[in-house]
Amino acid sequence: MVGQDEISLEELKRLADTAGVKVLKKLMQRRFVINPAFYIGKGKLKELKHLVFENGANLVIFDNELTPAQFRNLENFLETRVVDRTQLILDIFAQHAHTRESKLQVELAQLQYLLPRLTGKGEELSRLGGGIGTRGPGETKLEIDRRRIEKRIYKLKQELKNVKKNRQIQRKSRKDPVVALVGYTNAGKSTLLNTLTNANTEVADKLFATLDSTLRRLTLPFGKQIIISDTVGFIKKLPHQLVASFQATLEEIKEADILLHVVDSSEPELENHIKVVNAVLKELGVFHKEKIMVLNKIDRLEKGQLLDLGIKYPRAVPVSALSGKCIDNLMGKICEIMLNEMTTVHLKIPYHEAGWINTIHHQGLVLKEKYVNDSIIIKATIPTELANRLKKYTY
Ligand SMILES: Nc1nc2c(ncn2[C@@H]2O[C@H](COP(=O)(O)OP(=O)(O)OP(=O)(O)O)[C@@H](O)[C@H]2O)c(=O)[nH]1
Ligand SMILES: [Mg+2]
Repeated sequence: MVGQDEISLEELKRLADTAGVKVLKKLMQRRFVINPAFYIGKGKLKELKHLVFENGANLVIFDNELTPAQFRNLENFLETRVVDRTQLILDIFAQHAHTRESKLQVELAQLQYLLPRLTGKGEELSRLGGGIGTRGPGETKLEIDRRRIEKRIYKLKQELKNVKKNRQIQRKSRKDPVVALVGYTNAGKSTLLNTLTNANTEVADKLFATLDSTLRRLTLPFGKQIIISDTVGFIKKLPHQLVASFQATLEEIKEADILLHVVDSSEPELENHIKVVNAVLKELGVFHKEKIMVLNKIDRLEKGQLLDLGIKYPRAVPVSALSGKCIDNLMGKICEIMLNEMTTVHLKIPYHEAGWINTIHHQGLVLKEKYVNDSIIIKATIPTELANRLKKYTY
């Protein structure tokens, strides 16, 4: 049986591939006690040095976080650059950050990773020269001393606060319900968005292809408009600086009415991936939201595997975002939830209260509308909460 460490190391390899690093060799050590100076034991260290030399490697990536002293000692001994998993993920984020917002968020995450690791003289920053684990967000050069970093962090937080405020304003003017796609990186969220809405968001067989949230409108079969949002994926051992820095992006998830939890059903690690996603949703305080689990990539499964998954996750909706198979079932499930929270009403609204008509059009589905002498008579399916507020106009 493959252990969790091997799986984690395999994922690290995928992260390295995504970052454009060619992996030459993998090495693993099981130790109960961490060597404070080098993380790994002396014998393993010699083996590693030999591997580096033999293969002409110029980078060593550790799957765990390292202390500044461990970095220094390892680099001196191995005579090559050393980065850890968090730095690698931050590097991929820096490569994939295209908008101003995600660039700000990545820079904030990088600086927050760095700050507690400064040893005082700023020598750790000599590591920031470009290349894996050290890539700046592109827009601004990373600053050189602690005070300047602290100032920059403050400024980035201010700028992100403005971004967040703007988003909130935009969100308020958006009346349609929002369905947010969430899930492990590479589960197929962007593919599903494209299939549901005929959009062309970037899809790639690499980790963290999507960093920014994308919003697309979708008209449900019964006429109601909703918004689907696609955003950054999650991963095991997600550096918590990243979750904290990506608050503005993750707001979309917090504000959503329904979450579509997209799972790669062909992934042997699917159970663990589901656990990781649920843990992040809890951290974001959105676990309680209405959720639909989408078992994606069923085109890759044998019939028996699909049946087993159906037994394990009876409420989940199996689909293939790529081929479009069973997408109608998913659409049906979304409609069902939307309609459950809606009520059909027959109202008579006086002209001087006509503002409500706009709200009804925005939030509901108008079935009949008639203008009479002093009022508007309207029959519509609207959110139950709105129906309660309009009770006094019942016709
Ligand atoms: N076979 C198969 N492949 C799929 C399906 N859905 C997505 N993929 C592939 O899975 C890979 C990842 O898809 P994306 O849509 O980019 O995944 P994502 O969840 O948005 O990933 P990140 O943005 O990186 O978090 C791509 O190579 C897709 O073509 C599916 O239903 N079947
Ligand atoms: Mg994506």
